[in-house]
Amino acid sequence: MKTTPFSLPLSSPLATASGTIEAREGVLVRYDHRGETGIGEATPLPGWTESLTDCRAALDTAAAAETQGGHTAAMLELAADSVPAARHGFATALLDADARADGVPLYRWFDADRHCETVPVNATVGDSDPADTADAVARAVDQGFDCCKLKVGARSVAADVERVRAVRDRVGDHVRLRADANGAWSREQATRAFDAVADLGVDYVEQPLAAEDLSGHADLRGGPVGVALDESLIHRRADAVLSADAADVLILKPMVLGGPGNAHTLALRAREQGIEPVVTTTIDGVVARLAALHVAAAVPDIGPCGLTTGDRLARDLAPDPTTVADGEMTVPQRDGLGVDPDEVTPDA
Ligand SMILES: O=C(O)CCC(=O)c1ccccc1C(=O)O
Ligand SMILES: [Mg+2]
Repeated sequence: MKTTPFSLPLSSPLATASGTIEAREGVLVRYDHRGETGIGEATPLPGWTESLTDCRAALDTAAAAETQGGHTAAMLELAADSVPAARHGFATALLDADARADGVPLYRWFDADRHCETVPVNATVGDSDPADTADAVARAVDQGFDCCKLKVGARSVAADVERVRAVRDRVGDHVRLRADANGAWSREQATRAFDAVADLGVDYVEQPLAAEDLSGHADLRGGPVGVALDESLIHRRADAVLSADAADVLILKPMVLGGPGNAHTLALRAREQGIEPVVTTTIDGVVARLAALHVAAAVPDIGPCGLTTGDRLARDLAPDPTTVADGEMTVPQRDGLGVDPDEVTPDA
């Protein structure tokens, strides 16, 4: 296992209720397995995953274990609840090599019967005043997006409702809207917000309440605005979330869940319970974005996913093989993730 640190500044930072994301630092993982070189990415986001220090330490421990006991020993050092980003890095490299060895794109390694050319995607719009928010959504619609996610919760409920109304007034009824409060609201604020946007066509709000408040989220369900849980899945709380009847939608971030395989499994479990999975990233480099894209591509009839954050990065780990048009992202059909190991340049 070879690990290389990297740092990716964002050219357009994302303002959210829990702070602005300005840069992403992580570790690129290379692993030779079954005659192929697999690539993985560990990009921790403190608050969501372990710290960068803990991520690097876990990968060092896993690399040492690997020299003795191979990939099984390495995986045993990488617990999804404590070092999910490190586990994601190694697990992705292993999956990339496996899919290459089997001669299939990664999504078909998850489901050999599937063929998927594109995955629907949403545009992601950060916090800003009503006019700028409406401008950003209008630009996305001009680019062909028909689903847009707005960050909310960084200002008062009344101010956020004004933003949503400004967007709806600007782009008309045909654009699907979602909001993401990143856990910023009290129960009282969330109830007010849900009532106020009920006639503005908001499909769902991500994480209106704190991560732990599953019963509060359950109580918010049942109206025209759905409840999506994201932060509630941190630290492997999927079982609690699924049994609490607290969500219409689950937001699945492979980096937070300990790898693409865990995210895929949880997507299928959610579906079985009538909960819609949506795959997104923590604003990652191209390797992890591709891993998330393949997870989404492996799930039949998946709705728009939050995968179009690549253009926020000032530089990337490798050329991005995907294109986005008419709200759909192309899925690479090459073996594995679709990134050429020779073209990966972490440029730390
Ligand atoms: O889902 C999207 O559209 C983009 C990803 C996103 O919003 C995000 C990015 C980094 C960290 C947290 C989140 C989030 O969904 O809360
Ligand atoms: Mg979210």
